[in-house]
Amino acid sequence: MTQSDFNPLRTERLTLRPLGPADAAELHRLINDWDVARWLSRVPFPYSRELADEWIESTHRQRAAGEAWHLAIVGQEGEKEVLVGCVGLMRQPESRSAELGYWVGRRYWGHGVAAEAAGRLARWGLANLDIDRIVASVLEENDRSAGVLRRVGLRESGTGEAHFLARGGRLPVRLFEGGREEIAGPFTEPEPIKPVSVAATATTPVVEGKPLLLVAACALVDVDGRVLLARRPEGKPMAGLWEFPGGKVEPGETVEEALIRELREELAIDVSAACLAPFTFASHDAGRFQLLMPLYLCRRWQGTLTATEGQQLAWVRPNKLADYAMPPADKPLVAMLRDFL
Ligand SMILES: Nc1nc2c([nH]c(=O)n2[C@H]2C[C@H](O)[C@@H](COP(=O)(O)OP(=O)(O)OP(=O)(O)O)O2)c(=O)[nH]1
Repeated sequence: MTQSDFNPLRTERLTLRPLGPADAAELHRLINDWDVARWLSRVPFPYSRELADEWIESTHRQRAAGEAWHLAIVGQEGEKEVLVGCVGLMRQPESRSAELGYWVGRRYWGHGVAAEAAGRLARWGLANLDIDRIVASVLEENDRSAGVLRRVGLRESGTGEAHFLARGGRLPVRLFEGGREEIAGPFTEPEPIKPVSVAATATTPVVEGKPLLLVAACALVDVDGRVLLARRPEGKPMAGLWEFPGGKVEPGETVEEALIRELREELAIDVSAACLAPFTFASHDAGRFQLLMPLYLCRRWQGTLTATEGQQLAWVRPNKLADYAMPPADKPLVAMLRDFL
């Protein structure tokens, strides 16, 4: 398998990309170091050169099977790209979580590389995999790694025991975990939002001192009675949660105009106002603002439905909607749709 089955993730200073056979020699040099291996549970010491080849090979299989994403952390030294360490996420499907692991070669310690790489992969995982939580564990006395996990947004949740190959036995570990909000950022908009004036009326709607955020949303229903959900992409508040297509009503727009615009922008479909049937609405206290979200039903549109922003889409049977993690405001809507459709 080639490296092209995964689009590299970038941070300010680093690239996270699949490991390739050409990384084996450097990976071996960096990890066959007692100061690195002794903190890692699944790494033997000494670490043979053949093991590096086998490990790299296995990372492709695990990724193809949707089990784990082990990536090279690549940095820049002048013009040259250098392997700095590895970072991985291993899915634990039964608990909708993934275990985060990483190591960094000794010569690259002390520059915040681990937190930068681990934070990026954790946020990617929450936005793209079927998980709601990231878990991790560190050897009891590994304060450096505990600090990395805290910087990523995980909190200490208990203690346990794990087998450490390089030490040849079970040792006490500190357990960490974090959810979408702690790791990917608060559910509310990051910046104070401008109050939305509904068609610029004389009074700016403010609910209990909070600005009102007016969002138009639509349940598109196909001929089989399935509803379209779209996944909020990495970088937006609540990344990884599934929602009804739509978006904020801009000043001067009617709710229908906003929805028609959003559906064209996000899904490349044309909908006429006559095909938008008002269904219900959500009114939700989202912390910094009060969300008011009219939800329309639409069964007719023109054009080939396309995820123009690269977002994941899913056609979902009404009785399966509850299997999708959605923003808190959507919960009552899901129940109503299930009863109605
Ligand atoms: N579209 C949509 N938004 C929802 C749903 N449930 C829910 O809480 N929201 C919230 C999330 C956001 O706070 C807000 C929508 O804002 P957004 O950021 O997606 O809107 P937008 O498309 O205008 O995005 P942008 O241009 O500002 O990036 O409404 C839903 O089912 N669909």
